[in-house]
Amino acid sequence: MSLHLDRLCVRAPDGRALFAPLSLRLAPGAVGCVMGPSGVGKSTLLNAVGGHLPRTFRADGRVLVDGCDVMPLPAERRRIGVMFQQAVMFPHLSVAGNLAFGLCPSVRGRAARRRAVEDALERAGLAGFGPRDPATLSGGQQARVALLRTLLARPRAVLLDEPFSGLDAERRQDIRRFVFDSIRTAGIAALLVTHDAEDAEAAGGAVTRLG
Ligand SMILES: Nc1ncnc2c1ncn2[C@@H]1O[C@H](COP(=O)(O)OP(=O)(O)OP(=O)(O)O)[C@@H](O)[C@H]1O
Repeated sequence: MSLHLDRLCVRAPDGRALFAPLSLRLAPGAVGCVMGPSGVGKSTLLNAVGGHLPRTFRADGRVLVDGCDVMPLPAERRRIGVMFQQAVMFPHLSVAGNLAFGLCPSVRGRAARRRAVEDALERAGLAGFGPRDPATLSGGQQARVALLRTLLARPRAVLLDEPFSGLDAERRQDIRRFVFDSIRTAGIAALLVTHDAEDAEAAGGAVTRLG
């Protein structure tokens, strides 16, 4: 599925535009990057795409997913997944429970849902991790689980808000490859906010600079 931002612009509560109207096109499986100094509006841009802007902000322009403008839709109907720097997981659920929570409702039946979760863990090199408490996972393992949970919801596009910044250099490279390969395989477009030039190079898509 493609992602197309058409003259997207966000206004802060005081009415000032955070950045000039922004247009970009991402093909299915492509990862585009957004870079720029702190406070310029990178996370706010992702929030505008996902439909998570604070109510005091205003977004203008269009966000087209596979040619369909999702701007009039609330976040829950846009079906755009998000992965943040901090892998947020429910502490009262196992790793498998966390993944099952995000699983698309169209996967029906207990056995099918269990299989979908187990297959995803295996693809991520985490076979057998299902019963574990999420707090016992390393940062890299948590990042993998966070991406799996995002993808199991079968999103139509993915927003990545500095998802690699908490990882050390070696792990960062592995996780980055896993994330980008998974997105390519899923055939969805992704928008990555990063401060890291190596992330941008590895993403391989167009780089948009704000500010
Ligand atoms: N809820 C809010 N209410 C008012 N202003 C906000 C709110 N959230 C963010 N801002 C302001 O909007 C601007 C853009 O913030 P944003 O977090 O998008 O920047 P950023 O480029 O992602 O920064 P960083 O790289 O530091 O994460 C900043 O000036 C920030 O202070």
